[in-house]
Order: sequence, then C-alpha cells, then structure tokens
Amino acid sequence: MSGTMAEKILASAAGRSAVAPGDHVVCDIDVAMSHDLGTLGVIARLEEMGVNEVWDPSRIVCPMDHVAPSHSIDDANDKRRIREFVERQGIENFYEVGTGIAHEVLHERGHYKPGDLLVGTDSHTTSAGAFGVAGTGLGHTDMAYVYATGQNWFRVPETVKFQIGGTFGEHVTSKDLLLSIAGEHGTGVGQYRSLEFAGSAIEGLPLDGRFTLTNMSIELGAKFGFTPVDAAVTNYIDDRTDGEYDPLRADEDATYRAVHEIDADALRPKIALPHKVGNVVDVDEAAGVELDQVFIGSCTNGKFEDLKAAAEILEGETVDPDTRLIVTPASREIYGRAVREGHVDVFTDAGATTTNATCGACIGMGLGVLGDDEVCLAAMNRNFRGRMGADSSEIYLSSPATAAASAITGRITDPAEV
Ligand SMILES: CC(C)[C@H](C(=O)O)[C@@H](O)C(=O)O
Ligand code: SF4
Repeated sequence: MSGTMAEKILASAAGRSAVAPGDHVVCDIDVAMSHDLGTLGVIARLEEMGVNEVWDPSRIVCPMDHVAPSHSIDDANDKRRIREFVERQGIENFYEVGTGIAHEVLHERGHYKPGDLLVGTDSHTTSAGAFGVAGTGLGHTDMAYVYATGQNWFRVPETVKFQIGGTFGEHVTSKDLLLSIAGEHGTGVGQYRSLEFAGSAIEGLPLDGRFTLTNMSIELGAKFGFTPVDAAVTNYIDDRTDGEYDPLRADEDATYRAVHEIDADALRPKIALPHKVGNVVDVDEAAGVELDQVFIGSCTNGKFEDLKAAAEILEGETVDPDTRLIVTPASREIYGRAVREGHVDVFTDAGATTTNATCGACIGMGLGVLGDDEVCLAAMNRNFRGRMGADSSEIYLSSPATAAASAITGRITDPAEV
C-alpha cells in the first residue's frame, strides 16, 4: 500500500505494513526530547506516576534552552533539579545552557535519522521533518508516559501537500513562503494534518531554509511537516550519525487531502501584522511602521543562512539610533561559524547586540523583553499578544533579510530598498 511520509513512518513505528488516516496506532518512539521548561513538568508527572526509571536514557535528549542562562534564583534552582534528574537517570544527552535551541541541537548532535519518530515537549518539534523525521510536540503527561514506556498513541493524520514551482527571487525566502501560505490558506490549513512541501523551489533551498517551513508547520496547526529527503539531507545525516537508515520518500501514488500549487517567482517579502501569524500583507503595505526593536533569532530564523542573509544587508551599515537590533544564533555551532565568517563583526560594527544561543527574546524570557506600547519586528515564528513582553506591545513578523533592512532605517522596509 502506498503512503505519505507520515503514514509510512507511523506504520513502521507501529509495526504495521500500512496505516490510513484516522487509524489509531501505538508507536515505538525513537527519540524523546524535553527542554528546561518541559523536563520539570515531566519529572513532576513521573513522580506522581511512581516511575523511578526512564525506559531508555540513550533515547532521551535534554537541552537547556528556554531560560538560558538562568535569569532568576528560582530558575537556577529548577535547573539544579533537572541536572540531578538526568544524572540519576543516566541521561547522557544533556546539553547545557548555551549549546543551542533544542530543535537545532537535535540534528547538529546527530540524534535522529530519516524515518525516525521524534516527540518533544515543544510545539516546534515538527522542525525535524526537514530531515525526514516525523516530529511532534507532546504535553508533560504524555511525555512522562513516553519516558516511562517508550511508546505513545497517534491518530494517523491526513496529509496536505504544497507543491512549490519556480525559484525564489532576490530577498524572498522560505519564511515569506510560509507567511504567504498562512495568509492565503489560513493558520488552520494544517490542523491535525501532516504537511509536505515539495517542488523545484524547495529542492533548491539549503537545509536551513527548508527547516523554516517544517518548523513553522505548527503555525499552520500541523501534526508533522516534511520537506524532501534528498542528497543534501543524507549527506548531513551521514556526517553526524553512524549506522543504516532508510531515506524515506512519500510514494508517487500516495493519497493527499489536498495539493496546493504555488509559484515561488510570484512571491514578495511578507509581513505578519500583530497579533496573528495569519495577518499577512506584502512588505509594501506595512512599510514605514516605526520600530523600537528588531529581533533576528529563534529556532525559526537563528540559523546560519539566516544570520548570513542579515549580515549581507548590514555590512557597512548602521542600525538606526532609535532602534535596538538583537541577533541570537540558534546554537553555539552556528555562533562559531558566524564569528569565523565575519558576520558577528558585521553585527557589532553596525551597533547590534549578538547574544548567546537561547530562546530568550523569542519567548520574552530574560532578554529583549518589550515594554508598554513598544513595537518590534521579529524574524521568528509567533506574534501573539504579549509574547515578548507587555500586552500593549506589538510584534510584526518577517524574514531575517527584511528585519535587517528595517533595523537600518528604523521602520519596516523592503530589503530591496537598502
Ligand atoms: C515553552 C514551550 C512549551 C513553547 C512551545 O511549545 O512552543 C515555546 O517553545 C514556544 O515557542 O512558545
Ligand atoms: S526559539 Fe522560540 S519558538 Fe523556538 S523553541 Fe524557543 S521559544 Fe519556542
């Protein structure tokens, strides 16, 4: 029987030859991730359940990323409890503050391979679909069940495909594509569905650009998000892991709930207006909005290609004196590459602040917090009210290129204009 990416991975994890949308299956989990905020909740549920030992410490990954470094005594004590837990359980895949954001660390440190089933205490666990991995978020109770048993149940989702033809124009990125889909099709287009992004425009993207699509699949409500498993993926995985795997592809005759065709050549840089990811307009319609802060970072847009795109625009330029620019690499590895390539010097010379790898400003924790009525343009994933600070603050979303151009002028600006 033919299948989509989600169907094939769930069938394999359930030990079945095939599954169909709507089936309920119990699956073996390949990798389980809980970050600093999630691990505390999982520890509490395990204690309530009377579970003293996790099922397989080698399959559990714990990165300390959300509040990193600690910004309060309470948080520092929380992290002490997590360190005691991982030590007691023999969990060696523990990543200290500053290593990076979980979704980046998982593939950088070789924790999965195409065809794997990954769960994490974080909605952006869908990111792993850029590597052919079915990744999805779980709450603390479900994750405690996984930590105890190595299994969880799934309802097999229907799959929706986005077939993207043509090529992206200058300063038009996969972030603009994702925002365009959110605007055109609504943020419910992926509700409890699996998304597959395919076509020439996607195959031409570097892995970092594809990752933005699978990462933000959750912004479209999706259970999973995938881009194609091609040589770019297998070369990356082979460099960082040992052992065999099956580089899965969706079958040609797989059944899709819908197939949407999009021409990348027709896309323009996009902006999501406050306070919803689906409030999307072309950059021209938001141009001129004055900015107190610009943020380039998060698991969505703190990747090497994102920093490179921002540095190319900021080279030899200066950030507007009334605007603060914060740049946050998604991992220490990316930070190091950006230093070696001279991008961090470009940010510093332009008057920006480059922080350690952390969720930080993306979730209003510890740095880059917005005050009353402040306005921020953010190359990240969510612009919900109050996410970065005060309820009266406003967050606009864009690509890193648009954010960098806007930091120079101090107002929302088309990157083609600087
Ligand atoms: C803290 C965590 C549960 C949350 C998520 O699941 O997405 C966070 O990472 C976010 O981006 O809002
Ligand atoms: S960077 Fe932002 S979106 Fe990504 S995991 Fe952290 S808080 Fe969530």
